[in-house]
Amino acid sequence: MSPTSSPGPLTIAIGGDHAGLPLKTILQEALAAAGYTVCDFGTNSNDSVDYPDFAHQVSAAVEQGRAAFGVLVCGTGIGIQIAANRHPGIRAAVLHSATEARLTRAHNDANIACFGARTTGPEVALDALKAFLATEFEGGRHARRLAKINLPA
Ligand SMILES: O=C(CO)[C@H](O)[C@H](O)COP(=O)(O)O
Repeated sequence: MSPTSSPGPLTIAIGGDHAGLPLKTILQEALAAAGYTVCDFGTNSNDSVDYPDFAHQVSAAVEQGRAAFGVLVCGTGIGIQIAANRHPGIRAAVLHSATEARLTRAHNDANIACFGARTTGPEVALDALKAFLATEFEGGRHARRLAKINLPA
């Protein structure tokens, strides 16, 4: 996991609920150790909280360009992905493998990686996040398809 392809350290926004906290902590520490600037939106306690609150904060940071990418973690990764994808500028994907991570960057230009702390182990999640951050969007036919995703206002 390395930010070396960018001109400066990339900022990654991270957040999640109480269920996601153990995995969020692992991912956050790995990102910081790899040289990324990590902007943590919490939660950082085991008290029960609501995952949309964190999805919206991280999504806003990515949409507004305050972070290059986002990482969201809840129990399954699914609820927090659904909430993030309500933002027009967000393409959030739940990841269970490095292959999914690579393809969702290359084909979908995903800008938020979601994980389920109750469904995905730390090693798989770390591998997937590394692949996600190392892969560029391919553009071309995939850009045409992305342009058809958002419905007219
Ligand atoms: O995975 C999730 C959403 O998709 C949440 O983390 C999960 O629903 C939280 O459950 P609980 O309040 O029972 O800990």
